[in-house]
Amino acid sequence: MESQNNEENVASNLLKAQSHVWNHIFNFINSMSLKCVVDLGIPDIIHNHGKPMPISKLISSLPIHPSKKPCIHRLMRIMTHSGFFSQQNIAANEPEIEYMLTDASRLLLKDNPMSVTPFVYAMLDPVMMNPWHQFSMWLKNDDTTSFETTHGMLLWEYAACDSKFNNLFNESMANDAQLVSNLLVEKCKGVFNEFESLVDVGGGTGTMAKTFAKSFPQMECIVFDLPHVVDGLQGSENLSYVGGDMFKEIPPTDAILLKWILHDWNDEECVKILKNCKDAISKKGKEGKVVIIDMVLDCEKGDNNESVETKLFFDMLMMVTLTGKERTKKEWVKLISSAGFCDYKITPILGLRAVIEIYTPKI
Ligand SMILES: C[S@@+](CC[C@H](N)C(=O)[O-])C[C@H]1O[C@@H](n2cnc3c(N)ncnc32)[C@H](O)[C@@H]1O
Ligand SMILES: O=c1cc(-c2ccc(O)cc2)oc2c(O)c(O)ccc12
Repeated sequence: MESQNNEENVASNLLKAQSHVWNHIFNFINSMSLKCVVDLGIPDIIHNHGKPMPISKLISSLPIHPSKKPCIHRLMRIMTHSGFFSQQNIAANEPEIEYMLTDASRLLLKDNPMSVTPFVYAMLDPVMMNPWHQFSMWLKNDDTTSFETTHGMLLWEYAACDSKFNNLFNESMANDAQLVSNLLVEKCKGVFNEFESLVDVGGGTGTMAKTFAKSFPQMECIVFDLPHVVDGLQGSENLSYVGGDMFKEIPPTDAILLKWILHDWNDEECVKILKNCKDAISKKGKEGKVVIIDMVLDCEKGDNNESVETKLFFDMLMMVTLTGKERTKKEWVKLISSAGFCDYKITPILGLRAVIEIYTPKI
């Protein structure tokens, strides 16, 4: 009897393991189904309907071949399972289902200024996907990144040569910056209140800086990024764009913002950037501050399985596309002190990301 129970346990564990492996093999189906839903504009169609949308109505609104109509029910079923839609029966005795948006699919609406749709296209484009096929090859050669193994150049060089990719990437970043800048000004006004000037280093097309310029009219805000990102962009009264290279020199300022910059780079590169930040602040002759917005791997005691997985996904993304990584609190502290900053404060208030304030030594 005992040995039969043991055998059943072994078989059951084996089948569980098989299902676990299948789910990993098929993870790409989640991404590709998401892309299909976005390609077809399904979130916008349901949103524009203004109330729960019957599947028959959804199907008739889609630009699909009549023979493919039954497929939409199956596409919506998996996307509902993965949390992008919710469903209800039209009436108790009616089998027809109607669909509603969830918080996740509202982030896919094209007109939402915080839309993640550009990221869906950027991440699932062969430009970003192909380096994953070269991942193990890269581990065996001495190229800097798998992106370089695939494309023969670094991500930022590629963006400088391919304006379609550059625009998609910058638009994706701008939408994220929209979400973060509103939250940051709302939750941490005090972080920036006292400063007369701020440089957003690697600030992209200026979404964060625009919010800061509006919220802190006394502050001169500079967006500092590579020339191909900022060329031709128009500033305003207290906002300007400067093209340059943060590894060479950063414009003089009281405060510096580094949002989603340091996780792009390895420790040595980060120390160089942080030292250049310190030099830029010291030119003003006052005490200053660098505000980093990035993930901290072990920041939240309450991190659930999904948020840990998201942080690990970003860590892998940084390894495959760039030279960077996500860092633990201990790694952040080491980086900050290696660059000669005297004190720091970590506030985990932006979902998976934290605000890390670091202070220049007293002059
Ligand atoms: C991941 S994006 C972050 C953009 C923006 N901070 C945000 O979070 O929305 C990194 C930015 O760093 C910029 N960048 C890369 N290398 C740079 C360099 N050497 N000097 C200045 N900016 C650079 C890129 O062009 C890009 O805009
Ligand atoms: O290549 C990326 C992609 C992202 C990214 C993808 C999807 C999202 O919903 C959000 C962000 O973020 C990146 C990033 O922060 C970075 O510093 C470099 C590259 C990428």
